[in-house]
Amino acid sequence: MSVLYDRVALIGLGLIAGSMALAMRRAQLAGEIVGTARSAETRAVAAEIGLVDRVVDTAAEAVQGADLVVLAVPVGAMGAVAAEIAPHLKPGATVSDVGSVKRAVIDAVGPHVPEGVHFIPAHPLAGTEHSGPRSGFAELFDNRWCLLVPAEGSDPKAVDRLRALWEAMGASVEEMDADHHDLVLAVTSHVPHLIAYTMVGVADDLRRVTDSEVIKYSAAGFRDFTRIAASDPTMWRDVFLTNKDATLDILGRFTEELFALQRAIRTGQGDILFDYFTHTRAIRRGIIQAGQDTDAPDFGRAKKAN
Ligand SMILES: NC(=O)c1ccc[n+]([C@@H]2O[C@H](COP(=O)([O-])OP(=O)(O)OC[C@H]3O[C@@H](n4cnc5c(N)ncnc54)[C@H](O)[C@@H]3O)[C@@H](O)[C@H]2O)c1
Ligand SMILES: O=C(O)C(=O)C[C@]1(C(=O)O)C=C[C@@H](O)C=C1
Repeated sequence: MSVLYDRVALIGLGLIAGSMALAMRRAQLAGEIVGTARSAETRAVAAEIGLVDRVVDTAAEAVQGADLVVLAVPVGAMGAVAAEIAPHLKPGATVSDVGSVKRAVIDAVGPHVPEGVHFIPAHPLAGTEHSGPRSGFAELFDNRWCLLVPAEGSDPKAVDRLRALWEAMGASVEEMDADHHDLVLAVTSHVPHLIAYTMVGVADDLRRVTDSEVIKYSAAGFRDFTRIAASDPTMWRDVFLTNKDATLDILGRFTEELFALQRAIRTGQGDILFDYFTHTRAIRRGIIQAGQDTDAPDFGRAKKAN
């Protein structure tokens, strides 16, 4: 692979920025990677482990001369960071982000982006429950989606270059409108996280009654819930506060379905439960047969290829 950006600035040095730095290095996509983080401790760790080529103290310093600037901080912090870097951006540079919510980031960052600088929001659909400068790994984006959310009229060359970067970091790229993105992610990521947080909270309440049995005997399904519920509290607080409308919409639909199932259980209507579970099983099998679950065993894709 060849260098796509001579200098990349990463603002925030956690899971996503760290993984980007390692993935860019793997394919030699950046001439130089400069990074900064809010806390001195994070900057010290990043420097110690050599996460980026150069760690600097401020975001203003990091973006100087950068061809690509990536905001990789919690969604609620994006606007303040954009205001800080705005006067220091190089004309012709691209500013992007990796926030889990798009409309709120566009509204917070967009007004600060000077004329002559391209703003192309992005969201890699990849992550773990870990955070901080030691949590990144080069393979995080391999075979995952990255959604780009360029505004109408964005420079196609700047968009193509960012697309090439994400593809070279291992992702498949698609473009999406911001509001649609936020609704889709509310269904596939945000509300599922809220449910996991809630379920683990419920189990913890019960644990007090049953003296640790709930956690001790938890099997695979619940363990996945506890993994998800270990995700970063700041990041997820910001996701729910900034994707409020879509989250509440999907949560409303979710509780309606839940009440319907609750009623079927209370009234002993097994056929309703059976039909519902048959339908959801068909959805899962359809996903695997379409080869869209990259974590699933290979038989789905093999079958499709035959
Ligand atoms: N973790 C995931 O699964 C995941 C996946 C895709 C996108 N994202 C998005 O990527 C972004 C970064 O997430 P992450 O998982 O890398 O987080 P992280 O906690 O690992 O890293 C966040 C970084 O932002 C810095 N930071 C925190 N608050 C700040 C503030 N107020 N001002 C300036 N800097 C601040 C931290 O010091 C840290 O360097 C978030 O917007 C998140 O929504 C996360
Ligand atoms: O696998 C996980 O730990 C994740 O939660 C990753 C996940 C997701 O919900 O899929 C979380 C938030 C993102 O913005 C993108 C990806």
